[in-house]
Amino acid sequence: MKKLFFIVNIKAGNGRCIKLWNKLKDELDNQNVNYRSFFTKYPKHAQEISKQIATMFDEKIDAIIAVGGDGTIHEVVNGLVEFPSIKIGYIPAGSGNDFSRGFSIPKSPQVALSFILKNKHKNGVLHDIGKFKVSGLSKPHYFVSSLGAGFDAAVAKLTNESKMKKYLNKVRLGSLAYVGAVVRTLFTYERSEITVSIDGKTSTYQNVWFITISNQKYYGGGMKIAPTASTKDGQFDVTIVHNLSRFKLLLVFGSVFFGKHTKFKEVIQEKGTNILIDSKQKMLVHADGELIGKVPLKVSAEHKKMSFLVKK
Ligand SMILES: Nc1ncnc2c1ncn2[C@@H]1O[C@H](COP(=O)(O)OP(=O)(O)OP(=O)(O)O)[C@@H](O)[C@H]1O
Repeated sequence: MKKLFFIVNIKAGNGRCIKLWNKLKDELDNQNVNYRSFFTKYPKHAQEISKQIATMFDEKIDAIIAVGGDGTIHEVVNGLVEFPSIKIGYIPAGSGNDFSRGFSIPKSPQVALSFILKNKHKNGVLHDIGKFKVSGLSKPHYFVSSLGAGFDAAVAKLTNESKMKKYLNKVRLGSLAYVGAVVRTLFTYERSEITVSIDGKTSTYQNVWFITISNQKYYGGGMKIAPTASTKDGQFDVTIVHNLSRFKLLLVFGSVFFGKHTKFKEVIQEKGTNILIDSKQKMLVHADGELIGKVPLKVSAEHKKMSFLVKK
């Protein structure tokens, strides 16, 4: 008999995930669902666990479900990339949960679980993912929602290093650490000159704040950075924000939540399958919000590579 395998990130959502899991577990037990659960013990553990499950249980797997945020689904996808026929599910229990926005997964964790239980025997839906090589990592890695270099990666680094973060998380004000990091980075960030090659066409941009390569529309916890992106078209939407004053960057940030930033002349949007990025200054890189290395960066689309337990 096939089973569902849940990988629960105990740190996701500033501790909310583990509380939520206890409720979901009651539901699974009440319904006599055949399942097993695993808790992450350290960063990147979800990647290891999912690979081990795939290797050990193979035919006995209904689906492997990531319970957590965007970092958790990122790790599970990386762990299962050699097992593309295994269906991947997701229960949103992190802070940002952009994966659920872009892949039509119910916002409510309870509803997301009901969907999984109802559809666990059905075929998964094939979606694109991104393959990338970055300075600082020897092997290729994969992203599922977005990859970015520049300002947003610098904010992620500062938030993670924030001494206040642990304390703020405890008093449920974790997002203040993020806001603090945005403000500090806004005043200190050094913009870069970058060279971007999209499917062989090379351009240089001055004073770049950040560049994002999007598989789906959302990033950064609900910002509609790539309004026309699709996870099934075999290509990415590339967004480059450059030549903006610090003040105007704030205006652009505000407009991203509504997908209106594309109206600014300083925001470039292109589509492409194979992308190379290099920069004059050091630029940090994040993949699905996880700090991963630095530019230079090589990205390619893997068309309909992985199977997800989602509506469409
Ligand atoms: N036991 C653990 N101890 C420390 N870190 C962990 C542990 N388990 C997982 N992690 C790390 O937790 C980080 C955050 O996970 P995740 O991104 O899923 O949650 P989130 O940040 O709350 O959500 P989102 O990314 O959607 O905002 C990941 O980098 C992951 O590697």
